[in-house]
Amino acid sequence: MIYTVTFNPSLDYVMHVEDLMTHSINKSHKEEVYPGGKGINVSIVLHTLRIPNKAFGFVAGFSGKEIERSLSKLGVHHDFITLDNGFSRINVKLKAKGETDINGSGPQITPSDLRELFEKLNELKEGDYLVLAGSIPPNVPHDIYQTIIKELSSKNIFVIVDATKELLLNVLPYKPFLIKPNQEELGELFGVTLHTKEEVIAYGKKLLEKGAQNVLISRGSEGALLLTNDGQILDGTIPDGKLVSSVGAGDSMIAGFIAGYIKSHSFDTALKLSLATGSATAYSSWLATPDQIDDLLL
Ligand SMILES: Nc1ncnc2c1ncn2[C@@H]1O[C@H](COP(=O)(O)OP(=O)(O)O)[C@@H](O)[C@H]1O
Ligand SMILES: O=P(O)(O)OC[C@H]1O[C@](O)(COP(=O)(O)O)[C@@H](O)[C@@H]1O
Repeated sequence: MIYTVTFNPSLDYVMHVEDLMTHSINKSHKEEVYPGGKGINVSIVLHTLRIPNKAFGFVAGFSGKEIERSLSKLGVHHDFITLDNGFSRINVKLKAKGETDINGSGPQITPSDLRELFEKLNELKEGDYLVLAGSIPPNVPHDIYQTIIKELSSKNIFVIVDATKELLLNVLPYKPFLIKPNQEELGELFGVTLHTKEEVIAYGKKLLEKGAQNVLISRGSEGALLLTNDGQILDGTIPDGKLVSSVGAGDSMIAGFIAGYIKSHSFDTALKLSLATGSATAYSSWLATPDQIDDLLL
């Protein structure tokens, strides 16, 4: 079974504007609302790929209710903890000539809410996959992902982490099965800006040295590099298509990777499905559909 945890779910409010101008009133000509947050997107795309999974996390207020309602409508299995105060984020995604995101900080999670999550995580069994993905609200300790992995360490679980900065660095000594920084986030971890593939590989190797078992570095339209614990460096390119919206492309990539790996236990197959799934999302207005993924599989 696969479980995802989203500490900071969102409603993604997508607005389409011709020319985005600051210090001015912009008019949108099309609006869409989708459930979002990294673990939730992974769950939705796993569901699309017919991989059974359950989404854990925290929701609050009217937006939290809408997130739950829309996931139930899609048939995505979820078991969220409802927070007493505040409301789940509404993240604004502005589509103009480029893409501009404004992501909220999220509602307060109390120590007793956290304990509830740990109780739910007791459900995990040996051989399960656990995806810890996305940012955490400001009052949650920055070692929370690490605490979760430590708590489950006796269970032999495949842990996948998609996070930035210390939230990610803190988990590396606990040997997560997979981490997925994008190229910019990889550079940020070491205070550098990465330009070439060689530089990306060199810094990716540093994450293997720090403990990650496998490192998938997504590179937007440049595809992705996978560095594995058995010394492989796989370079994946993207299928052709036209970018519509890259929101959720990284999360889709993780779902595709897990689905591919579970079915084949081959890193090569997992990388191919992850790229097709990531790009299928980038080439559509929301997350990838099964037909779009099939069409893009090289
Ligand atoms: N402009 C794009 N064109 C085609 N595929 C894309 C594009 N942007 C993202 N993707 C696909 O989604 C994956 C993840 O994208 P990326 O932007 O690197 O991740 P994140 O969303 O985590 O920042 C890429 O490896 C690729 O497969
Ligand atoms: O948890 P974070 O890092 O604040 O990001 C949340 C945002 O990321 C998304 O999950 C999309 O992520 P990706 O584009 O990286 O796949 C949105 O649905 C959500 O608004």
